[in-house]
Amino acid sequence: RRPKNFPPGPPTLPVLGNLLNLNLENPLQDFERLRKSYGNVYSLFIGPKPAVIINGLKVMKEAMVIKATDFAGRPQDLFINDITQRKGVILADYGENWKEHRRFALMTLRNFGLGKQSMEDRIHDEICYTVKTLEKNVGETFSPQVMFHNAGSNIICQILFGKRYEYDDDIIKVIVQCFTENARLGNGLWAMLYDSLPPIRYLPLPFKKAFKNAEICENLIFNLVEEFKKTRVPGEPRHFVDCYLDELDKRSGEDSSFSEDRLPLYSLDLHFAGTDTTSNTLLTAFLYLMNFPHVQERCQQEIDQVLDGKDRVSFEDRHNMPYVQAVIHEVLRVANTVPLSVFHCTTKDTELMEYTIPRGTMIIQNLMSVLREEGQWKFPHEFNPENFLNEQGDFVKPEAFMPFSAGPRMCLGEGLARMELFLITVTLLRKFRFVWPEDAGEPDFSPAYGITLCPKPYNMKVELR
Ligand code: HEM
Repeated sequence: RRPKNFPPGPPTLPVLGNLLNLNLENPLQDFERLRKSYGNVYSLFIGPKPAVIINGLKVMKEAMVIKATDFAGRPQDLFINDITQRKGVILADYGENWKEHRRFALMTLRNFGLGKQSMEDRIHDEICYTVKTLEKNVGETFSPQVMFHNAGSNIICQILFGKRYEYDDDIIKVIVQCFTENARLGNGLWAMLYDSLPPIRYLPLPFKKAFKNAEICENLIFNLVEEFKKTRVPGEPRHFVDCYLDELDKRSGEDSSFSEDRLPLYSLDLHFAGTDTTSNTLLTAFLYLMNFPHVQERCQQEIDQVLDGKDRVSFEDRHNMPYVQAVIHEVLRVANTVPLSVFHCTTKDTELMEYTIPRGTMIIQNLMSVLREEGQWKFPHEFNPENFLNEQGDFVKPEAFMPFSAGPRMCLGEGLARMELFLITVTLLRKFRFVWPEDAGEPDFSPAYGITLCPKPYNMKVELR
């Protein structure tokens, strides 16, 4: 039963709730369909658990920004909490523990160069390897599937572990493989069944693979941390892990949320958040750039003009490249890389629009409903960089652009992600032309569903410009 003054929704069945109203392989279209029937705030029962789905800019602002702290919690009883053992930052519940770990991550990102030249240098160092991969494939048709993940992973590795790894090193190869699998398993049919029907959790079903993957990654990072402990000089941190170990020294004897036991999963959390998102966004970018060749050419013209005589692009150049900026933002909009965020109502019963949301209710934030909201975009349902350009051709960012979410839980890696997307896209477009292979048939723009959305595997043909 829906509590009094709870948001409306479709009729429920015992035990299953509204599971039959959803395509558990990918419920995004159902969420959209239900929004049309029940409005921007509606409810569903995921098995026996009530959840409120929030949609559209107005509601999103009210929940995430105006009533920020009321909606900044995270449920702790989901499949993904069990996989990450409640030790990371992304899924940490609202409170001191999350605040301290978020603050620490932001500070460490800054100390290791975010917003400074050194971060650009690191990204450029990694781009050289992507360029080498592409050069080897000039004139060929090949799959870029792991290429962007390797690059994204190594960039975050430089912050976390102070170095880049060869692409066949387990820290890259095994971790990228496990992340890619867990991004699909962590949200979808098996995750939904795990969450809604607890008795099945003990059965040998496909979700067990996600636990195995997490264990493999945790062991790899655990061993790395052990190595760092042997070689570190306290007070002279080389990277994120050393910084955390210094912080532990500083807080020893205190009652603190920092603990060595958390470190491997906390690092993995940032590694995952920093790899799968940026890489899948880049995969989406090149899928569109190949299939909208006039957009690709216009970017290349602008890049050639602005970079004339310079040996490499810098992040500052974005201010002189309104069209490229518009294209990257349009990719972030249509890619909708992190489609659903899960929150729970933190401290008390709270009001949202005309409804009352009891404390502890699960809230699902549907970002696609904002990124494609009619009335907010010139072309909500098509790929069109004009969404970010005004009549004079200047870059403008509509308020409904929130692929990094909003409010206290918004992405803490946005700055890094933007820098990576810009530097990688511009460098590659300057040097290469990307062509949709003649035998590839019609492109499929509908993404594969998961914690992150990613394009279905595709091939690209690469030519030197
Ligand atoms: C295109 C790239 C990216 C996109 C679209 C993206 C999007 C998002 C979104 C929508 C959230 C909120 C999720 C939620 O509330 O459940 C989020 C959170 C987060 N992101 Fe990103 N992200 C990107 C890149 C990165 C990078 C490079 C990092 C690197 C450190 C990162 C680290 C995080 C972390 C740690 C959180 C959790 C923050 C918290 O709960 O306090 N993200 N991201």
